[in-house]
Amino acid sequence: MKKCLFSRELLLSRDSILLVSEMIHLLLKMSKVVMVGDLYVGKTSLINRFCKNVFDRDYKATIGVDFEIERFEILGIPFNLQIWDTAGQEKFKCIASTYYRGAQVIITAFDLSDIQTLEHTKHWVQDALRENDPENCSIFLVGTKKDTVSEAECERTEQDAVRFATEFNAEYWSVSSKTGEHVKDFFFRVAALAFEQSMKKELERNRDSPTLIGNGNLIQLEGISAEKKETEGQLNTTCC
Ligand SMILES: Nc1nc2c(ncn2[C@@H]2O[C@H](COP(=O)(O)OP(=O)(O)OP(=O)(O)O)[C@@H](O)[C@H]2O)c(=O)[nH]1
Ligand SMILES: [Mg+2]
Repeated sequence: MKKCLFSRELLLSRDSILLVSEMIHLLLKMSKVVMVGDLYVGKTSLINRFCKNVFDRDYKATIGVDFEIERFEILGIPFNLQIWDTAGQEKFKCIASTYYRGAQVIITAFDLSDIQTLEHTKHWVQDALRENDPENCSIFLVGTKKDTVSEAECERTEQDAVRFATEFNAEYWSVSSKTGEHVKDFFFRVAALAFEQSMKKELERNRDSPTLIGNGNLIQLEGISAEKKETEGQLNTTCC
């Protein structure tokens, strides 16, 4: 009978877990997304709204890290996002930061009704980039709890947010996990960008090894680029 062993039973080191995780990502066409930001800004709520379509008014602090895997189909190709939810509380930061490595996407969240949390995003991005190659990471800045601010307040804060986003080369979004506003569109955009990035990487890897042509991978990829030209930037992203 097949037996599944988990890291706890194997007593694997953190480095081995991360290495195995990176290998799984390559095999399953999976990108790692890490969500960072101050405590209480709504990171867990955003992930739960997208992955489970639920919203909880009660605050339950994330302890360390947690993750969800979300499956997508982009241009007919299965693609997965492994979304890591990290704790914003200072006392858990040390544990959470050990899971930053290997991220293709960094999402830094702030509360639209609390300008200080926007100012802290810079440090969160710096910390996350320290563990990754900035060249290979897409960054998103997300203003949360859009339902709690007036349109005028939102616009004012967004002017600062866009300035921050430009500074660390991020794409800016505002969302509400309570109402669901922009949540799906935001994660579909994350998936589309991560997909594009991973396809580019795969093409680069295969370019230098022509013997790989015919293993299925490259043939599939050539199909994608042809289709992509037709859709002209409109990635047909569907979530399963
Ligand atoms: N009104 C409103 N409340 C929200 C929204 N998103 C989150 N909240 C509330 O804000 C509080 C904090 O949300 P969490 O998602 O737990 O925050 P977090 O960033 O994961 O916090 P840590 O795990 O401690 O880092 C909870 O009480 C949520 O219900 C939103 O879009 N609108
Ligand atoms: Mg949380």
